[in-house]
Amino acid sequence: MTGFTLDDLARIVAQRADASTAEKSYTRSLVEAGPARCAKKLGEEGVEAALATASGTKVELVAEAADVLYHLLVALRVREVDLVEVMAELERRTVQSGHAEKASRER
Ligand SMILES: N=c1c2ncn([C@@H]3O[C@H](COP(=O)(O)OP(=O)(O)OP(=O)(O)O)[C@@H](O)[C@H]3O)c2ncn1[C@@H]1O[C@H](COP(=O)(O)O)[C@@H](O)[C@H]1O
Repeated sequence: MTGFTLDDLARIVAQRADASTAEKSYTRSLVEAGPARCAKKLGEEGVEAALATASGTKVELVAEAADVLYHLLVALRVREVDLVEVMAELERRTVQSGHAEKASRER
């Protein structure tokens, strides 16, 4: 079990998005290219993950899912949306459906 979390990756994305121009950073190049470029990458990776879900191997799906999560975090960053806002929305839905207490009891 890895201790690496989406929060960890979001922090790295935020740091790299602000990297100096002298540093080579793929994240920075995407953010500099703007929301449309980030959206295109996110869309492409989403389609690739969907294809891997339908007919790829588990190894391919793991790689495509990682690409989707990374590019989603870059998209959130370029539109200045914090991951915590997304998690709060997910938590709100969980509470609404009555699953929150059950999940915390099972933890
Ligand atoms: N998860 C990733 C990640 N996934 C893919 N890539 C880079 O994405 C680039 C393009 O890969 P693609 O397969 O999308 O190829 P492509 O479609 O031809 O590329 P495009 O020109 O269309 O973007 C490669 O250079 C990869 O290195 C990534 N680059 C960075 N990260 C994460 O971001 C962190 C910071 O990276 P830097 O910003 O480069 O410091 C890293 O530590 C990783 O955690």
